[in-house]
Amino acid sequence: MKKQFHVISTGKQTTEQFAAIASQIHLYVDAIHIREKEKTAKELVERIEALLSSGVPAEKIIVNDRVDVAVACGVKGAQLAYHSLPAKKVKERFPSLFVGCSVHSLEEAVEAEQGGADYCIFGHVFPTECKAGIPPRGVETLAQITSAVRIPVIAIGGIQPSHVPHIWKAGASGIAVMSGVFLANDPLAQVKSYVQMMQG
Ligand SMILES: Cc1nc(C(=O)O)sc1CCOP(=O)(O)O
Repeated sequence: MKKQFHVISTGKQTTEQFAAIASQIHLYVDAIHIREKEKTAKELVERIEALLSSGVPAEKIIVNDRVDVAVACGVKGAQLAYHSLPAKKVKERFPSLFVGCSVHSLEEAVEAEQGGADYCIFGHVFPTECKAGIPPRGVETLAQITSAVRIPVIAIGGIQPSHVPHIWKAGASGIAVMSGVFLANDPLAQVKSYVQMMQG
């Protein structure tokens, strides 16, 4: 299967800033995650509508945690954290919703697979501001996880284009990037650098 490229919002950009970047990059990525932990359901809907109006297809939008918002807006999926609804419950009710679980250990990855998750995101693989003070889990642990589960494992955390070959070597099915895209001076150019490395 083609390697997946997910990008994740920072939670710090305005809807206009985020939609402007998303409209430039969506053709080059497989999924755009809306991860805005401080926002209400209504604000999340507004954000999704802004993305849709700027040309991002619903099939590329994934909402972090809020299954209700994802279902109500008819977007592709939901990314579940440890505090979210369990994947099993979500898949039972909404079998066509694309469900990912954020995992941080082999046990959590196995649990995600057993719960029927479509994929998992494992991190953080490299040091990242987003998880300051917590040691990165590294590509070796990533490799252990990719060999233990059958669902696709997407790597996250501090990923730069130069890391991509190491991530593929560890058996990952994709990458998920936040600051490397949304905080870049030129997000489109940066997205193209990741894509080039992914194809390389
Ligand atoms: C949102 C997120 N989740 C992580 C995890 O380990 O579960 S790491 C992370 C942040 C990724 O941001 P960046 O690409 O800027 O390092």
